[in-house]
Formats: sequence, structure tokens, C-alpha cells
Amino acid sequence: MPDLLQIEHIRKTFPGVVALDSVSFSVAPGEIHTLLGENGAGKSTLMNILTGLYRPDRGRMLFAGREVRFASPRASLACGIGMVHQHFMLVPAHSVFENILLALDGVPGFFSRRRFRARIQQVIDEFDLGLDLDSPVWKLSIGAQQWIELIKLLMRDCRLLILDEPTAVLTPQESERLFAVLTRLREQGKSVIFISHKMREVMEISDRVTVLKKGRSLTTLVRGDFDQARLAGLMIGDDQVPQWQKQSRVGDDVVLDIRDLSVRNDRGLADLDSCSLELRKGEILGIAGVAGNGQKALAEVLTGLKKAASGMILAAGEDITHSSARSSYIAGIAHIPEDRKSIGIAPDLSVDDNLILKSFKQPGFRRWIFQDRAAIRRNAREKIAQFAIKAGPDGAPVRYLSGGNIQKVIIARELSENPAVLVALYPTRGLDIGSAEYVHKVMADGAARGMSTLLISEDLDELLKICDRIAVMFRGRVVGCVDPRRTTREAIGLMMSGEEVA
Ligand SMILES: Nc1ncnc2c1ncn2[C@@H]1O[C@H](COP(=O)(O)OP(=O)(O)OP(=O)(O)O)[C@@H](O)[C@H]1O
Repeated sequence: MPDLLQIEHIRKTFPGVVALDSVSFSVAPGEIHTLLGENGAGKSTLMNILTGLYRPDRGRMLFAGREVRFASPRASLACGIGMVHQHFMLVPAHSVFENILLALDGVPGFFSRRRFRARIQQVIDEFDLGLDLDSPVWKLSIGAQQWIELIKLLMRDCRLLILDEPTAVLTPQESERLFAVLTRLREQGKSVIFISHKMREVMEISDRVTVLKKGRSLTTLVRGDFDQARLAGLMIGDDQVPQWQKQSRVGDDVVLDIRDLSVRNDRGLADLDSCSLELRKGEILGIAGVAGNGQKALAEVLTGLKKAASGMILAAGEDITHSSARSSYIAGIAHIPEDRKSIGIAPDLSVDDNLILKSFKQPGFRRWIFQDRAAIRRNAREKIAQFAIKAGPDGAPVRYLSGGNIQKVIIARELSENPAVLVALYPTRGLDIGSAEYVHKVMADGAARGMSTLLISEDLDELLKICDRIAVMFRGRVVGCVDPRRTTREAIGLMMSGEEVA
């Protein structure tokens, strides 16, 4: 059968950066094709070309045998290419049905509306999605909201679906359901481009894998010809994955004692609801939970971005909930925020400047009242090499970096001062395996030195591998605490969905 999509020698440059040098690969009808590549390899740029956001400098694309050039996202969608975005484009107050209607060009009349509703229901039943068309979107889980995005594309008869890190916000059970749906779609002859850094998923779902490296398509491998080690080796080089060993040295001292802590959001609702937790010296305490169950509020109240409505935070036994000691305590905490682009970095400043945002007043970076640019550059060079940051031309704004590389800049900055406490929200989300392992190594080394880490993550493999304990959050509370050596992904997954409280 002829290929549905053929990409030939695509090149795309930005000022001073070759994002894609020469990329060629094809997607067959009824195929799940994974794109794998380290941070900055060019995956997002390629998807932006496929979905009509960017135009390539060179090369050609054929879709269903016809050469295509997309002048806009609308043109790509009209052709049958749809992307399930990471940031859902849904109106929370509207119903599922209304949100799907909104995605169409023009509102159908009453009768066609009924027919349309019946068609959507058919899709829901066929894929066993269990969605209520009349439920307002804000009441739905993140997993259910992703179904809506998928249905929108299916209603538009998309033949090629692009999913970029779709499981980042799902429970293990929801991920399994997503994979079942993708398998069904494949059986129906739909094609999928799947992007993920999670090797377990890549192994489970891919028919073929194309490895991108430095803007070039290195190779395409067929199922049966690849395993995790081979893919990792191709992507980042066999000797590039940092090796580390966890040496558990959890002390008796409680460095943070959170007691019945509640935090309200702007609407006055409790994001954190009587949450209690203890973090010990040298401990890596994992927080599992589906995004939106209070993890972010917990990190924000600990790092001074939000105030506690009630309850207590004790640091080394001292109540700092509202005291003046709180600000100096917070100043010493390292924080890797969830929102990289608006909280984590100053987007228009260079990589060099972003790396010293917390330490620019230090004598090492000053000469009299002026900045010591040579020292700042030296520091940046060191960190760029240490964290393998793909930084682009000197002085370029950090917002031009790929998502994974922006994350590396934040981590390099936050961990450079040997903090006593690290609060990390999804620190390895979107990082390639080499970089994720480096972050794990940094945390393990930090723990051996006595650093205490609150690691909020949706990646259960990560939590099970690196944590001393895992607390599970559901609806603003800790609903259970488990020992990673005596639990399973499934057990944690059930707790995450509120089905079982340990
Ligand atoms: N608008 C832009 N201006 C300048 N450079 C850009 C722009 N968009 C991407 N780049 C650069 O192109 C390269 C490829 O980036 P891209 O975002 O496609 O990588 P990626 O494989 O998706 O990475 P990640 O896994 O980190 O998301 C990077 O070096 C990035 O800095």
C-alpha cells in the first residue's frame, strides 16, 4: 500500500540555527510511527511544518500521493492532518458537545446538529470512551478532556493524527486506555505520529520508530528490530547516559513538616485541603497524582508563590507559615516550577543571564558595581557543557530554545548552589532519557549530601526508581504514602484516581 505521508529532505532554519537539516521518513496507512530524538533534535519544528505553522526552507511533503505545502494550520487540517495539543483548547464552562461543535467550521442547523450528535455518540461508543456529551468540560478529568480533542479530529475525518507526549498528564490506567484507542484507530487504517520520551510507551505502541538527531533523520527501525537500549544508543550515544546509584541516607531530622495545610485558589476553592506531609533530611519524597490534584498548590505554598489559608509549615521545627523567617527560608529553597516559560525563566534574557537569575548579586559575577560578563559567560559555558544544553547562538533569548533545553537551563540554575531543599514539579517532563537520567543523578547525589527533595511527577517509573517514599495526592490531600519497594504502578494508579485509599 502506498504511504500516506512522505517527508523528503525537509530543512528549516531560524536565524543562526539549523533546526532541521535534512529529514526524510514516511508513514504508512494504519501505522503508529514514533519520532524519537533528544531535546532540540527538531521534533516540534517538524510537527509545526506538518501542521502548517512553519514553512520549510527546502524539501517536499507528499500526503496521499499528492505534494502538499501548507500555508496555514487550517490547510493542514483540511487535508486530514490533526494534532492533539498538549494544552487543550477547550472552553471549560461549555459541554462536551458544545466544545466539539465549536471545533467545526460553522454551526450546523438544528437537524444536522442532531445527526451530528448521534455521530459523536457513535464514536464515543465505538471506542468505549465513556464520555457524557452534556457534561461541562470543567468537571472532566484531564484524560477525558484529551478524548474530546481526539474526537474533534475524528469528526473532521483526519487520517493522520499527531500525539505529542500524550500521556504526560494521564494515570497509568488512562494511558492504557489511550493505547487501546490508538490500536483501534490503527486497525481502522488511521495513521498516528507518536512523540514520547518514555521508552516503555515507545516499545509498547510503535510499529516503526524514526530517530532524529541534530535535525537529521538518522534511521527508521521496524518493530522487532529495536529495543530500549538500541534506541537510546542511537538517540544519544551509548556512553552518554549518565550512570548513578542511589545511596539511601534518609536521616531522622524532619526538615519540612506540613500539617493540615489548606490553600485556596482565586475562586475561593481549596486547591490544597488539610494536606499533611513530612520531608526528612536526605530524603527524596515523591508526590504522585494526576495533575490538578493539589500538587501545584503544594509546591507554590512551599516556595512562597501562594499563601496558606490554614494549617502549618514547620521548617526544622520552627513555624514559618506566616512568620518573617519564611522569606529567607524560601530564598534558600530550589524550585523547578511546572510552568517553565512564564515562571521558570525570563524569556527575553539570554541563557547566560537566565543561569544567574538567582545569583547575579554574588561577588563572583560582579566587578565593583558592574556585572562581570566574562565570569557570567564562563559560568554559562560550564553549565551548558555539564547539562548538555543545546543553547543556540551566544546571547540569543532563551525562549528560542526547545522545551527540553529550557528545562535544563532552569535545573542547572536551581541546583548550582547546593540547596538544602529542592521542590521539583515535573522536572523531567519532556526531557530526553539522557537529560532525565542526569536530573536523577543530580537528585541522588544531592540526597547523598543531605539535600531533601520533594519530587512531584506523573512518571511512576521515575518515582518508583528514585524515591525513598511516595505520597499520593487526590483532591488536595495526601491519600496514602507507600514504600516504592513494596508497591506497584497499578496500586499507585488506583490511588491516583481515588479508587483505593491505602
Ligand atoms: N522559533 C525559533 N527560533 C529560533 N530557534 C528555534 C525556534 N524554534 C526552534 N528552534 C531551535 O531549533 C532546534 C530544534 O528545536 P525543536 O523545538 O524542534 O526540538 P525538539 O526535538 O522538539 O526538542 P524538545 O524535545 O526539547 O521539545 C533547537 O535548537 C531550537 O532551539
